[in-house]
Amino acid sequence: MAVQAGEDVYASLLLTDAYLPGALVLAHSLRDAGTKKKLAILVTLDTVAAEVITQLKAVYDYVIPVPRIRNDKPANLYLMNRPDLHSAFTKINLWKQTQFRKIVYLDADVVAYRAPDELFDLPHDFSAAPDIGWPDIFNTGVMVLRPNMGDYFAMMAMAERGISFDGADQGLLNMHFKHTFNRLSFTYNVTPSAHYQYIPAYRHFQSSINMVHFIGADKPWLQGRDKSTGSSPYDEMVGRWWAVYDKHYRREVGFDAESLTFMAFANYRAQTTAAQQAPPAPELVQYFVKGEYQPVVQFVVPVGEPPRDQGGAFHGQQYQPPALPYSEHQHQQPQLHYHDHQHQPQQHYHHEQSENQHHPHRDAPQQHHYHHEQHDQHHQPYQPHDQPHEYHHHEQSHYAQSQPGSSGQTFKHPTPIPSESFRSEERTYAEARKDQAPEHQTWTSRPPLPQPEHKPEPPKPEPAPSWDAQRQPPPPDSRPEAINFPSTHYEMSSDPAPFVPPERYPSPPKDMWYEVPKERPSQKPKSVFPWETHQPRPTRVFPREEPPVVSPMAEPTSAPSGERHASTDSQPQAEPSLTESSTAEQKSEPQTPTTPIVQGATAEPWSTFTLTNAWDDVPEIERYVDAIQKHRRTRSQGLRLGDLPAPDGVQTAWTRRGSKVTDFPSVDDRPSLPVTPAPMRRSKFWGGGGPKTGLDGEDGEQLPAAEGVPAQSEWVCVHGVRWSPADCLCDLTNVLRYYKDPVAQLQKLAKQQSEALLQKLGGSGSPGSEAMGTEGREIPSRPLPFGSEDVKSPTYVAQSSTVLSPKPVKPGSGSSSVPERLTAGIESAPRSTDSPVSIISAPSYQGPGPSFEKGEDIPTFETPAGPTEEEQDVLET
Ligand SMILES: O=c1ccn([C@@H]2O[C@H](COP(=O)(O)OP(=O)(O)O[C@H]3O[C@H](CO)[C@@H](O)[C@H](O)[C@H]3O)[C@@H](O)[C@H]2O)c(=O)[nH]1
Ligand SMILES: [Mn+2]
Repeated sequence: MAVQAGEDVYASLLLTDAYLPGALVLAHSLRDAGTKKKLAILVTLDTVAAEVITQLKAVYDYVIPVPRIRNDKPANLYLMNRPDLHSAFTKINLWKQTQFRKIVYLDADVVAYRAPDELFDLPHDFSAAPDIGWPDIFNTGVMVLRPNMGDYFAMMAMAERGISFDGADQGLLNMHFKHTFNRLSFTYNVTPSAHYQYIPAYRHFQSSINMVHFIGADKPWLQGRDKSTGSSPYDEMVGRWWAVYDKHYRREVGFDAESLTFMAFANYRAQTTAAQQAPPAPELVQYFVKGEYQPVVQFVVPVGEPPRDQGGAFHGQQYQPPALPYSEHQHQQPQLHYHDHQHQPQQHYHHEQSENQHHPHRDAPQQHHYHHEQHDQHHQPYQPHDQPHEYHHHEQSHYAQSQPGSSGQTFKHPTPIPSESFRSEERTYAEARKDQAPEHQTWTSRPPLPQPEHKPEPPKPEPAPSWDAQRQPPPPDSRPEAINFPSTHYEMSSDPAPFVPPERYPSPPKDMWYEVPKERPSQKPKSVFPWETHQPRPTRVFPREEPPVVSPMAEPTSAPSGERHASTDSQPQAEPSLTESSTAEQKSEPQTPTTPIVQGATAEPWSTFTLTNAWDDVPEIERYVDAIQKHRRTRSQGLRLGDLPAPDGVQTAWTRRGSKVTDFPSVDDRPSLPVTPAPMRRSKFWGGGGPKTGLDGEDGEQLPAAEGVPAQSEWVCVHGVRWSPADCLCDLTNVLRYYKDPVAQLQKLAKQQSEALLQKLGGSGSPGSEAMGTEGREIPSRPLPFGSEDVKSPTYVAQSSTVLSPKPVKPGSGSSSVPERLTAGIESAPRSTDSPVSIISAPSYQGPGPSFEKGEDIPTFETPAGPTEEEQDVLET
């Protein structure tokens, strides 16, 4: 039957004999449901027995040989434990069947509850239903597709490279049609499992099921009919498959009255109603169905002399089925053999019982043979798998048995394959027949075998030469351009000889380093870059000598004291980025430990800067700033214990510093943070049984306190940190932050302070003490203590360390103080010999570090507390 152009077909696929029952039941289920469409099945001739194909032809309209497409990289198949699906890529051949308009493809393990002919009316080129394993993708057991060579070539290219996430067609097709598939209702591809759980859904949608697909390795025909007899959804669906099977292939026991012989009714039917069919169809099908093939009954069927002139008749044939289904035994080749028999024509079709035939799938019957009485001279053993050239011999047999006149059946010739090449496995039956040996053609005197009316030209997938690649997309059916790229294939070495390394490898070359010249090259190296030769002359001039350091702001009365002068020369330069203006006082400011220490000569550039601001000449501003500074200093000066009594010079030196906001506040001017005082001697730690340290006096005496540092008794402990009274008052911000009642606390501290002062000074009313007293009285009336907000030292910005530095030690204080010792190591600037005292460049900090933000409520000055007395006890025991 010729294919009409643009025809619609249901198509299935048979790769192995073992799926024959599935393929047949599928076709019957569609037919029984009354489909109006034709049925086709793709077969791979190298792996499907001729007898099996004969059975297919009895039910399918078109049996279409296709080349088997194997996955040469089947590793992913093992991920789903289905190595038997190594040739599932063969499905891609569906897209090559361009003789059909649309194909509804169905796996051989599908059974139709009704004929879904409406699927052919879908406008989409590709439709499929969700897969239960991963519902975002589709299952490839039911697909509606429009054949076209574009998809075919694209997927062939993938198949050749083994591109498929599951190693089979489903992985490949989902990767190819990733975003373009039209999703079908699950009712078209219901995939039951023995563990099906969603029974309410099944009950609800049960009546709308169109087709059921038995995915997985356990097909209904491999399980046997007894496996699923329950009432679960799965059993119900498997039961539907068996219902179709039974309707068409169930082995019935009949009684032949004529011969008075019991026989399998199917065999009886085979001999009586389709006597010319060979081999007996149902039996072949039963052979592949577990529990159905039981040729234990020997029977004799008197069928009389076959009509010799029909040639296809047979007598006494014994079917030797394939030994094992491929799905279970991959490496087993089917063992279909025609045996030459020099024998008398047998009058009886008989079964010989073999000893071990109870399990048709596992126990291959050994004694059954086909007896072809007419073929005695020219039969060759048939090995359908590895000798495909022999198969036409069998075709002869099939044709003979199925041609009109012998069985009454209409011969269904296969659809010619539109293929470019004529590989043997792609040949159609007609082509195969043409190649038959002459003796085969003389084999019978039967009418000539039907030939296809015409052999259509294979479609030309090559792009039309008129294709303008610059303006048009490539023709949809064109081959991928890279399809013929040469590909290099590297084989794994199969050399079993173990690797023997050479005796020794060559030593690496020596002296492979750059030898630094011992002597400095006398000549200047040659210029490399253009700017080295064309160097422009510098236009900026820097003064060679340091001009006398005179603060333009300093008024005659506020000339820096001798100490400050001395420090100017010897102190390291402040980091230039800190502030643009620099005064003598500023230069004498203590450096932070992190500031690079710069020699005095580098002070030169600073003197060239203008040290005034534009508004310096505005008297109002000047006056205002002066007032503020004066007030502030008065307040803080009075609180410095070490400076007291403050010399007038120091006091007046601060009356005028200029109103520049970047002015660096002096030690006196800025609040200080509390520091840990000189280490307190603990009797148990420094003396006692412990080892003597260098800090210990000979007799274990406590070290003398540094001059200017308040006595230990004067320190207060705040949150585990010891504060000197001055610290408490100077750093009002911190006081505010850490006291619940800051005002009361400040008063208390001020009182302590004044008492301490009076004690030290013998009660004399110095200006400092007076100022302190004033301060103490003033504080409560202020909502926020003055100086706690607007004082911001430039060093605050420059802080890069959160480590609290020791509190500055005033000039003139004892050189044995711990802070001085600590900083002395950093102090590398040479000191002028005429400096009266060594000025310790003690840094000062306004905040915990660069991250410090005013108002930030973080504990910024917790210092690691030493071990408590109890802890110390524990440590020492
Ligand atoms: O030995 C075999 C194996 C497969 N087939 C054919 O190939 C189809 C696919 O194999 P099947 O065993 O049905 O696979 P499933 O268990 O259904 O597994 C899933 O995964 C397969 C590989 O991706 C897809 O082909 C199926 O559509 C999908 O349901 C079968 O229906 C047959 O038509 C044979 O003829 N012989
Ligand atoms: Mn399937």
